[in-house]
Amino acid sequence: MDPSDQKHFAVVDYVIFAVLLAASMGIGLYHALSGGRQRTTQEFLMADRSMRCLPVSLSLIASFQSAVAIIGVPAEIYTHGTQYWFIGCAYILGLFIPAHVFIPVFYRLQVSSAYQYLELRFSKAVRICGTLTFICQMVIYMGICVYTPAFALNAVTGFELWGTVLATGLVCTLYTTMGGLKAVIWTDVFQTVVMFAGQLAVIVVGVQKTGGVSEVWRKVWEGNRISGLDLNPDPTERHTFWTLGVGGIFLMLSLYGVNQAQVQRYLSSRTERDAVRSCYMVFPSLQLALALSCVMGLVMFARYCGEDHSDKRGNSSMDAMVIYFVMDMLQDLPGLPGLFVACLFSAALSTISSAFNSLATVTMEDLIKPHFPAMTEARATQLSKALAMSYGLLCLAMAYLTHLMGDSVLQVALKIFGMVGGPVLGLFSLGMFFPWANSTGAVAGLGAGLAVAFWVGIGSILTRSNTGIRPPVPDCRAMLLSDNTTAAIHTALSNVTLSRPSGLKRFYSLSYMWYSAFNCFTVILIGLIISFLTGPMKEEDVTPGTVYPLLGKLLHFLPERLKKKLCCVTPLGQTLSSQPPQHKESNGSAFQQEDGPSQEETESFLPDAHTPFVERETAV
Ligand SMILES: O=C(O)CCCC[C@@H]1SC[C@@H]2NC(=O)N[C@@H]21
Ligand code: NA
Repeated sequence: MDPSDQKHFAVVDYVIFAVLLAASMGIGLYHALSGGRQRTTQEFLMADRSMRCLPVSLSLIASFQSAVAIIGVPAEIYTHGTQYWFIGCAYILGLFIPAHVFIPVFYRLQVSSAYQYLELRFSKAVRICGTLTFICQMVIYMGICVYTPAFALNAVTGFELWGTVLATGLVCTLYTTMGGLKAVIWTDVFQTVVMFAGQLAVIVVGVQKTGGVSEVWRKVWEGNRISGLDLNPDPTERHTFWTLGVGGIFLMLSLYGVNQAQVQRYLSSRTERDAVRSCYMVFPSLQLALALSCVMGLVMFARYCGEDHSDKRGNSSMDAMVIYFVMDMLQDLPGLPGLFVACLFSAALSTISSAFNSLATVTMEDLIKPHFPAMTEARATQLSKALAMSYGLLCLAMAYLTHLMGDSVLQVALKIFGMVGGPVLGLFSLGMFFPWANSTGAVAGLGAGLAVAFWVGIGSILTRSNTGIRPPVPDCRAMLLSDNTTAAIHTALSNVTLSRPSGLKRFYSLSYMWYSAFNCFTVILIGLIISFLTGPMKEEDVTPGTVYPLLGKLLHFLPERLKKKLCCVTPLGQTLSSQPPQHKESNGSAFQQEDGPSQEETESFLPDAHTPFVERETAV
């Protein structure tokens, strides 16, 4: 990067970035000094279960929409076209299933950590395995989220790299530690608005500077960046409708169905109905977030027509190219570069704070409290804060590790979710949909799933076999050549038949968008086999409320007798007593639930629920 090309910030830009950090700190301080002043874990980790739909839904988005998406998606669209946009199709089932399957199960068990479910359904050992897997996933993911914005900015603007990482990490650790889940949710709301505003600003200015909408559309269309519906069934094809629209469903389920960061938000809702509604409200906002980042990639393509700007962005990846584009657009509009930097760090902060808080929650609830039942609330809250702080420092260390990972941050993040989130989704699915599964099967299944996941994931990195062959990127000059020359170029390129990988190499070239589904099924398959080999569980052995009658619903046409034999008809009941179902040896912290769903609501989505729902006295 020659110095003349480096983009610089005006004072007002730094001021806007500072205002973002200060505002986030302010919200954290407010929640540290108001309400119950974060004196109990019920408030610090669960926001007193008092949250309403809107803040919860915006916080759900913010948790897994970080700078990785803000930078990585435009880079993806610029390089490979709009195929990635089809992941939006996965949001339909990817949110409907969590709303009607996972939320009811978690909410009625009144757990505060998703992994408490694993102890109620299986055993303490399974709960600990699930918790440790989640911790690994979120620590690595946090590293990527802290590193991405700082690295990209540094590559283009000389913005001080490690100073930014430190500032972001510390501010985030402070307001998360002081204000608990309430602060995290309300800063997420503020940061999500900043995130959308920043992206919108870049799009509006970018379109205007590239000659208006029609001009942008013409260049994008001629640059064949508008991908059609690619129905190629080949699972090694990196991005097709199937890998994104179907494989993406399992990715969404691993995040919005069973990931502690999201489950904690569902459980912080006032009622189950609020939790379900907040899940529904995620859909339009997530589609908007996806559209904004895809359109940003298209505008960037129209601006540079795919020309290779490696001279401008140095040897850094295409991700840094996005920052170059933004600075190129906003350079002469003081304040807007600062707004975009604020947008980038809002995306990062809202994800990291969710990760900190959920990590502190599971460490407390799943790893510490069960061994120290006599611990006082004050002590437990202090320890939770210390944990949030230590995870913050660990995250800075992970940021450095990201320095050594692959090129596209979006791809790295999606791979991590597939490799680690997929097996965890399989573990919960094994428990919820297969009553016969037992603890041995669950542990064996998770182990096998993780082993296969890392085998494929690391194999693909070592053999670089699924980075996706970059399509020919026609630059503007090619478009200006006479038609036959351009046609000749395309014919020559399309004739290049890529060597079809075979055997193990083909296994390694499985699209990373299939990792979540593939690993989920591996866990379920191995889990069931081991369960049947070691003596399957019977319906009556299973803790009530931990199995969802999926098979009963899918096989509803079967006669009742046969369904009973298949032991898959007991409906997901409302816990009749105000206490959650107590597992034999578990000492899950039981919280008083103010008011569960009313009778007609519950039956609305569980038509075959036979359990009489006791009309719950709304706690005064
Ligand atoms: O942005 C990130 O930090 C991670 C990349 C996106 C993660 C997945 S992709 C499908 C869903 N939509 C989002 O906005 N995030 C998740
Ligand atoms: Na975020």
